[in-house]
Amino acid sequence: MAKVPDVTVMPRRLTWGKRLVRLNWHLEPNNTCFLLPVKIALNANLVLLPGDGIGPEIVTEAKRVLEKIAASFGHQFTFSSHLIGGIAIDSCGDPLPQATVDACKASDAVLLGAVGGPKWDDPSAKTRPEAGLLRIRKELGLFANLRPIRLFDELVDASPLKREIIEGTDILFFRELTGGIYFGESGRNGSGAEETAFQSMAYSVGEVERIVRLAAKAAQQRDNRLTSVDKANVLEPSRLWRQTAARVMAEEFPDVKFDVVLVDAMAMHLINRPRDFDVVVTGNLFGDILTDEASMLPGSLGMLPSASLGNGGPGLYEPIHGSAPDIAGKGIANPLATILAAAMLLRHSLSLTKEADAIEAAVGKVLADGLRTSDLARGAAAIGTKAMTDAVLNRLA
Ligand SMILES: NC(=O)C1=CN([C@@H]2O[C@H](COP(=O)(O)OP(=O)(O)OC[C@H]3O[C@@H](n4cnc5c(N)ncnc54)[C@H](O)[C@@H]3O)[C@@H](O)[C@H]2O)C=CC1
Ligand SMILES: CC(C)CC(=O)C(=O)O
Ligand SMILES: [Mg+2]
Repeated sequence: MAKVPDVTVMPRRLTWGKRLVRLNWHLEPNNTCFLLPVKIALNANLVLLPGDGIGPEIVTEAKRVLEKIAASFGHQFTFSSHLIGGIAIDSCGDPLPQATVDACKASDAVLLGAVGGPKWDDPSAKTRPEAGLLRIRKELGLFANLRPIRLFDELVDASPLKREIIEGTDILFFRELTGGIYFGESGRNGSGAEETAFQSMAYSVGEVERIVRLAAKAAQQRDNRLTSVDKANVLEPSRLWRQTAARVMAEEFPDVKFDVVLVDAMAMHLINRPRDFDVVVTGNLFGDILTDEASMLPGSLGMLPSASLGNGGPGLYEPIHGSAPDIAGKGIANPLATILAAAMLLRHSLSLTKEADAIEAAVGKVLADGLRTSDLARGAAAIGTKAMTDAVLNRLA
């Protein structure tokens, strides 16, 4: 028998799992009376990991948007902030304290700013802020990093690329996130001119299969096209990647149009013919680099959100950009990537589609009204981080 979530009846309220159902009395013409659900609300425990540089500035703004959504739609979101990255190294010598891991694991979803900065860049330091981010992805089993490259119509002219090349671009990247070279064995040997550093790249068949399956399923919901990107002409792990991807696609997704592209050529095609791609699946390193490149299609790194998902636990949501130390503390960072990441959190972790749509629509309206942070202004008048968020809040339905 299907498992039914616990249902607790309360006066005019009912909780069903994490959902809170508000009820109103309904009176029939024959005077029978019953309770009718009028609104489904949600209790969610959200962890914020502001991190370093502009991280705290943009997470503060995205939290304001989530608070407004909670108030408008009748949800209850509980927020708790935890340490990650450089600030965590300064506080306790560890870029990912155990308390942060525990809080993330107990949460419904995690919203992260960014980590890193020049203060922690010493190559001989024992640890780095970025190690904290890699570890939390691994701890939560977040093997799939979804990076949508969505072009807001209003921003087509903000891109350094020509309108006729980019108009209509809509790509969804699936970047493998817990394997590959970022997690390979590394070290140094020897000294002086003989000193050698190494970092190995490995992928297993299972790691490739699970990300390719997810990407193929996403393609079936979109334009039914999947491109796998690798460097199979040189790298052994890429040859295994290509072989596995081709087999999974032939055996399980014969209806999806599938092709493979070498990563160096893909870097060029993205700029030359971005409209030709629907869903792209690739490894950790290639996905990291190609999506920063792809951020120039919508015009700024400050516009691209991402969702990191695993097998059912809490998802982690973050902008794709880093901690932008060059603009940290100036109040000018673009908060929209993080606000759009909050929309992805609502959609993917809390199944709050209407709420996610409302945020994305409000961002579209702000851009349509000509408001731009300095990364998008291209010399025209720009507004700051807080003013941009105020504008989104004012346009939230
Ligand atoms: N997910 C994360 O936490 C990531 C962290 N990093 C770390 O961030 C630090 C800085 O790295 P960078 O190479 O400078 O990359 P970055 O992504 O922080 O910045 C690159 C350029 O884009 C601009 N930019 C980025 N986000 C912006 C925003 N929201 N609004 C306006 N402009 C924005 C920056 O000002 C800078 O000019 C490094 O320590 C790096 O390791 C880098 C990438 C991802
Ligand atoms: C560990 C991160 C700093 C790697 C990165 O640049 C990213 O995930 O976008
Ligand atoms: Mg990156």
